[in-house]
Amino acid sequence: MQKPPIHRSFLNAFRGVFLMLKTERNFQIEVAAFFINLMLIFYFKLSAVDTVLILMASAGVLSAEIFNTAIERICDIIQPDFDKRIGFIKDISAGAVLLMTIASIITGIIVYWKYIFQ
Ligand SMILES: Nc1ncnc2c1ncn2[C@@H]1O[C@H](COP(=O)(O)OP(=O)(O)OP(=O)(O)O)[C@@H](O)[C@H]1O
Repeated sequence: MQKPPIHRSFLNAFRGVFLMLKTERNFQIEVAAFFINLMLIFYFKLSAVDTVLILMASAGVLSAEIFNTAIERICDIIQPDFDKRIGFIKDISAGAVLLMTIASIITGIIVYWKYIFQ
């Protein structure tokens, strides 16, 4: 199969992010949190290292959510009925998002603490 041109691959990837925004409530909330973080980065004039930490933490949550949704959708296609094995796969996939979210909240507390209280 012929590979699509590079700009087409980028467009497909952006469409993927747009589809997530359109269909996934958790992703919408996480994108809102990402924009709040962008505003806080400018408001508190975060250092370059702190900015990268916050951006990486936010991007980590968004990426984990996209992979989680992809896994859920594949599960729903291959097994629409109740299946304990599907429940296990979906639970551990959601667990990855949870861990990344907890890590990013801790990162946010540690980073913003310096700017708010010092
Ligand atoms: N086919 C299934 N068989 C067994 N358990 C399932 C099945 N589908 C869903 N579950 C259980 O329900 C939970 C939620 O699954 P669902 O596909 O509804 O995800 P969701 O509510 O969209 O989750 P998220 O908030 O992470 O997007 C799963 O983590 C799993 O425990």
